[in-house]
Amino acid sequence: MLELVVLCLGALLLVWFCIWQNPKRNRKLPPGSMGFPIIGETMEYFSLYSLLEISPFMKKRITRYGPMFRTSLVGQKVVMVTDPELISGMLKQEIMPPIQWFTQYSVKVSGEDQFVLSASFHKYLRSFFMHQLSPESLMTGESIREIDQATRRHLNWWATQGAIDARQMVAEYVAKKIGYDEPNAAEKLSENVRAFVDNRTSLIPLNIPGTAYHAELKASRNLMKLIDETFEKRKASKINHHDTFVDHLLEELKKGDTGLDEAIARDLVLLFIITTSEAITLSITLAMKLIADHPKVLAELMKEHEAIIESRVEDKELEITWEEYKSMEFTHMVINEMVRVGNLVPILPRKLPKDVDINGYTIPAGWFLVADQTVLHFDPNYFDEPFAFNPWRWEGKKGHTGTKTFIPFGGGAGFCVGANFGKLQIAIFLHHLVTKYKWSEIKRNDISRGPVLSLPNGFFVEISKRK
Ligand code: HEM
Repeated sequence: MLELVVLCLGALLLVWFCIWQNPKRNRKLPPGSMGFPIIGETMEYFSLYSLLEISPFMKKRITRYGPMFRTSLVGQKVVMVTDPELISGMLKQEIMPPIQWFTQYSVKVSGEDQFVLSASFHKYLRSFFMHQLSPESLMTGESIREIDQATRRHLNWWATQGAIDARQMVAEYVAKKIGYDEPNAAEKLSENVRAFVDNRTSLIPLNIPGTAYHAELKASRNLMKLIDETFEKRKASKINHHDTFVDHLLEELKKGDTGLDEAIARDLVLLFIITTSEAITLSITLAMKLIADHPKVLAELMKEHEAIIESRVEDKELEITWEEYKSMEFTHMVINEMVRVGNLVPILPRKLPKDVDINGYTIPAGWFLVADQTVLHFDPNYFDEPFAFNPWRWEGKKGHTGTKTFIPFGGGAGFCVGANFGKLQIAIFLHHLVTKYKWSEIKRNDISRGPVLSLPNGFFVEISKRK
């Protein structure tokens, strides 16, 4: 009898395994393997590898199945896409744009129904962001001055301490931009962003004290509370004109016919805090590492930035102007190269609302299409010696506009709305860093990927003022 039960269970498991491996048999799916039931190929996908390398997971599968293959990751059915034409076509579609991940995230926290972003509302939100962070508004607003001052102050402080905390400096830019002006605003903000980000990859959604998921939810609640306080304070303010992100959202809310409500407006501030803090902290850290490892790049950067200071007629210590920023040709080449090898947002995922036919295959509704930018950026067909950090490859080239093979800021309907703002912050930081300070690593700072960049042992540098 026992043998019969074991046999039946074994047969059931085998059937389950076969169904898992060959889902939706009535449709033609791309080649690939779904791994083990439920866990799929998650473990292999997230295993660490080095900064200047294509993930062994991707390499193996591209060799075996070609540029498009199926797999299963974190409980989701996925089709990975690595071909520039297919990626470009996919990014043009209005399917689950990146902004929606955040609005969904905070809805999950507050326990309400799922909020579904329509294409027209997505366009409206994008245009709001683009307007706030456009070159014109960065040029005429307080942004350049605020970023410049916060950078000087933090670099000065780090030089007396001998160590850096890039996240806190970026938190100061962010606090100023959103209008959060409590005492110790930057510390409070960076502490909660750190807790949110460090625990974000929690694979098991178990909300009990001590788990990563619990810590992530707690940090996001703290951030939401801080955002609520900022909204209330700005609403109660008697001064009519302000120039912060929250003030502009309050102005939009007064229009009443945009579809924006206060809950969504607060989600957008959370989105702004997390994306800016993470993208810029990572960029600055990576730039310091790459430049320190490439003395010729440092020398060229110093030449460019010292020339800017020399060209100032009166006060050499003036804040950077927009014209000076635009003139930083080599710096822009360094930033292009840093985002190419950095692949700071390595994958661009889209959940399919309906079946989609691609290249003779049918990808079912509910599956994810995931574009991998690392594979493009390290392809020798598009970049000579792709694993070399070589800013000069960008000489006379435009960078991310109009190309399907260089997509550090995404593309199409979900193209990064903070790209200009991000590049401005990195350039101002580099200006002050290379002209006034020297820095060196005090121990080996390993940067690894999995596939998101991480510094498993932190980033330790010694920094001091140049004589
Ligand atoms: C070097 C810095 C940055 C990099 C490399 C970067 C990269 C990206 C990428 C690749 C996407 C597309 C994601 C996808 O299609 O799934 C994206 C979207 C986005 N980024 Fe950035 N980003 C950076 C800085 C910023 C900053 C500073 C902000 C601040 C506002 C920001 C806000 C956004 C938003 C809101 C979206 C979603 C756009 C939409 O759904 O339409 N990013 N970013």
